[in-house]
Amino acid sequence: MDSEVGPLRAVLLHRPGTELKRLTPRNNDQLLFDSIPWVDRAQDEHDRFADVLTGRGVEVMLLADTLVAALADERAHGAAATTAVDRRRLGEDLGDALASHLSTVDAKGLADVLMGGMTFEELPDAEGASLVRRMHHPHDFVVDPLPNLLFTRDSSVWIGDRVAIASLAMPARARETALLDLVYAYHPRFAAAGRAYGAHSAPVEGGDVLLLAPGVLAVGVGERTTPAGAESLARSAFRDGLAHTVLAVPIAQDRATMHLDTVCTMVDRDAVVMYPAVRDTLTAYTLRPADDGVRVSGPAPFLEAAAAAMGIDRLRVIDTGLDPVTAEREQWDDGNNTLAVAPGVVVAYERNVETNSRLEDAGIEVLRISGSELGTGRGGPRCMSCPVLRDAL
Ligand SMILES: NC(=O)NCCC[C@H](N)C(=O)O
Repeated sequence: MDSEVGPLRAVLLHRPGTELKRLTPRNNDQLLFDSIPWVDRAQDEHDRFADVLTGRGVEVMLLADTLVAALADERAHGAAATTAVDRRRLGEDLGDALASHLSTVDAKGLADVLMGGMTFEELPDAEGASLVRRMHHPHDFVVDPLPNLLFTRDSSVWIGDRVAIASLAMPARARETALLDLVYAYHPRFAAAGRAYGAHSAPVEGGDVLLLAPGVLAVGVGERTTPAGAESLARSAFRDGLAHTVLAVPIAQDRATMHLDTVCTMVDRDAVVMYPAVRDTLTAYTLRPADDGVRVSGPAPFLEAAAAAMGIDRLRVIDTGLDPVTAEREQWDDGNNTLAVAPGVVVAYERNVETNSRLEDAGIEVLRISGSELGTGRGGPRCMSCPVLRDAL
């Protein structure tokens, strides 16, 4: 994978399931959702999203299927059960009881628990009458649900022929990494895939990583990806020959701009859709390989640094929205968060009417999907997709 826009061939999506049914007004903030989605409708919207991709010749792989296939391997099954047991919270007795219960569950059942979580009342009665169990409310979680699995973009990212497992910053998402790790280690489809970024722990989230052009990465640094994460990813990409330039792009540490792809995504080889409020202020540090590791220059205006790194005169910019208020509304509703299926062809939420018509005025084909329920987690088509294979640009 050497770009954001090369013809998309295969993508990893997650059809939302039980984990969304766990959201309540008491836990939605902590679980990083802005309201309580209507789950059946979210599934319908997601099915249409998958249909649009399939209709364009893209192979859609669903995370639940890949996880079940990976868990068919005994080693994966054992490791998965271990990652689900939080002994710090459950204590030794209940931790042992949960581990022994999970070891008896089949691959499908284990995948359901790993993704959808498990409450105390769902843990079979025979398993542990510990103090912890007695004192917890039956609706408390023995295994936390992972509602943000929907955003497959963030948990892993392909650069060249390698996959980088992200190191997710928010506690509510940290365990997603373990599931993706198992999928890439044990699903036969990925047996030959090399790893990028390795076992680094400095936070890097896929929503912050943009493949601007072959050999050129932009990495947002803000609420999620840290400076150390960006530097570490750059070192790893240089060492593996996956990039010659990495742009580290500071973004505001706000929920509205949690990842770089909430303010800017590529829609063509030389064009981005971008939130106008950051257009003139976004900057970038340029990182290049050096004998002693990494050489840093800048900061310089992002659009100039990007064009220079990409070897083009300038990057075309299509603005979100119309006036500042519409732009702010449509940025919040993921107007910038488009998924390219080919150069100049993107999937976008239909609700961002002004941004979509601007894209079309600029010659971009827009494949509209509804996302009123999917968007309650604050993510659009790019956030909800992890491209696994694209044709080279
Ligand atoms: N790339 C993205 O911007 N992903 C959206 C992630 C939304 C999720 N609720 C989160 O807060 O992490």
